[in-house]
Amino acid sequence: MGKSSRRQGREWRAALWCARHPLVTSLPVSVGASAATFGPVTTSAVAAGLGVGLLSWYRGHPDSFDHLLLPRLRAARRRWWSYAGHRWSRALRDCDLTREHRQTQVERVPRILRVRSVTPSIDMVDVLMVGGQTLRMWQDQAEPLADALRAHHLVVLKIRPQTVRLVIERTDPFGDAAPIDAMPIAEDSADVDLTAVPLGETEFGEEWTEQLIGRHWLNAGVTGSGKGSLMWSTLRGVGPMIRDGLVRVRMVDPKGGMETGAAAPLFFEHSSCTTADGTSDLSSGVDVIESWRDDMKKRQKDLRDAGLRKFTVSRETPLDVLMVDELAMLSAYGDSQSVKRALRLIAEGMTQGRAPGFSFVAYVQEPTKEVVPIRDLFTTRICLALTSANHVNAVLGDGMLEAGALAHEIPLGTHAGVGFVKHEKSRHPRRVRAANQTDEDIAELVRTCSPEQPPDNVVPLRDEAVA
Ligand SMILES: Nc1ncnc2c1ncn2[C@@H]1O[C@H](COP(=O)(O)OP(=O)(O)OP(=O)(O)O)[C@@H](O)[C@H]1O
Repeated sequence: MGKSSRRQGREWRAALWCARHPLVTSLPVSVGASAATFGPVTTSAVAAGLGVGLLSWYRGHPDSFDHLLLPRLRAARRRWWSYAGHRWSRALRDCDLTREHRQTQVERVPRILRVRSVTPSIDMVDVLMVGGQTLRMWQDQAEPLADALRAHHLVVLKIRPQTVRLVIERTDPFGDAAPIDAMPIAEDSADVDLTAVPLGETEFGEEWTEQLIGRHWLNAGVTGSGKGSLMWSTLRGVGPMIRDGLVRVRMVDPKGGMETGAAAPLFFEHSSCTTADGTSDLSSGVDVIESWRDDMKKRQKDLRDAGLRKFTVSRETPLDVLMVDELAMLSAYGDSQSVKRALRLIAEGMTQGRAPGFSFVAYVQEPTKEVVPIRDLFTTRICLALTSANHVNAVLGDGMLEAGALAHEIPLGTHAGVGFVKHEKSRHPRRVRAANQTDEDIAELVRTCSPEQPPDNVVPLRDEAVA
């Protein structure tokens, strides 16, 4: 069948548009039908009741409203205000992303399939490309398109054949903001909540907290992205519990202890993975991991003997946290014997450690599959600036880049500590910034929160920790 040079009739185009947007079409139809059937007074009363109901929900239960309804309302508003009609077609035309139909000479504007807006600053707009367009064409126009849509930043990803997703960063919530100061250290252990350790702020300006008890964290970011602020914020958040022997931290620092060495008194065990003469000795770090695993095995047995399924935090049964600063050395780049041993012990601790109170927190610069073969075992994933888009999903999980986690676009320097976090059960990444930790903040932590003496029930600090 040959192609006609006539355009499809208006009524057909209108009908197709209505079929594609059933919600928008059905609203006026339902209101009209209700007014005709039940009268305008009843219809207005129902509409007013609905409005009051929504207002009560908005005011009465902000958590559920903001989580369930607000993103949908925001997406609808953006769909029909920011990405609709002439505004949309003009933006695409200015960026040379519309095409002219060869026979009819009618302009073909790529059609929006879906708009999602899970956070106020990031929208995901799925667009059906017109024939002849490629991903590259859209990617080449990303910058002018961001300007045309008055967005801060825009990234184009292909999600299906002929369909691209525009991840539109409308604003940069941390752009001009000053670094976040370290939170004050809690007065005493009763003020520490292990299910909500403060780390910084969310993009909404709210406190950003993470659960440490019963969780394993993966913290990834290139050098200079601010992983240090994440580590010290975590330790600061649980400081009083460390002092009181309710949290024990084992620190393995294969980078030679440059950063963590000064805080050695804070740790139950500390290994800089070096010998006394400064040569690298990964096996001493693996020994610390082994002692963490052994303690877990012992706690499991004690709980079993006592007929308990879960531990309760106490001086006798503290939360045992193993931190590894630069996991890559122990998971990929070290000598094969140490790597094999470390991975086996860590995997054992991670798979069995939740119930008896053993958490693993790892920091890594290059989060590839080879470097983090155990990444599926992490339940909380935090991703600061990365160099490659491919690494984003490797840290946060499949689909997170497409869901707006543009960690590879975070500028270094001005945005140190900015990143995305993803929890086990959540489908969306959240944008966050860790609190900055100065040398004085770290010194204060060590001064005020180092355990004065090891609790009687635990093995003494290793040589390195007291050296
Ligand atoms: N949350 C933050 N807010 C503001 N500035 C920060 C923050 N975190 C770190 N910085 C600054 O960024 C720089 C690099 O930080 P940091 O050393 O923590 O990076 P890193 O990711 O640990 O790097 P490496 O892997 O090389 O140790 C430091 O100068 C620090 O002062």
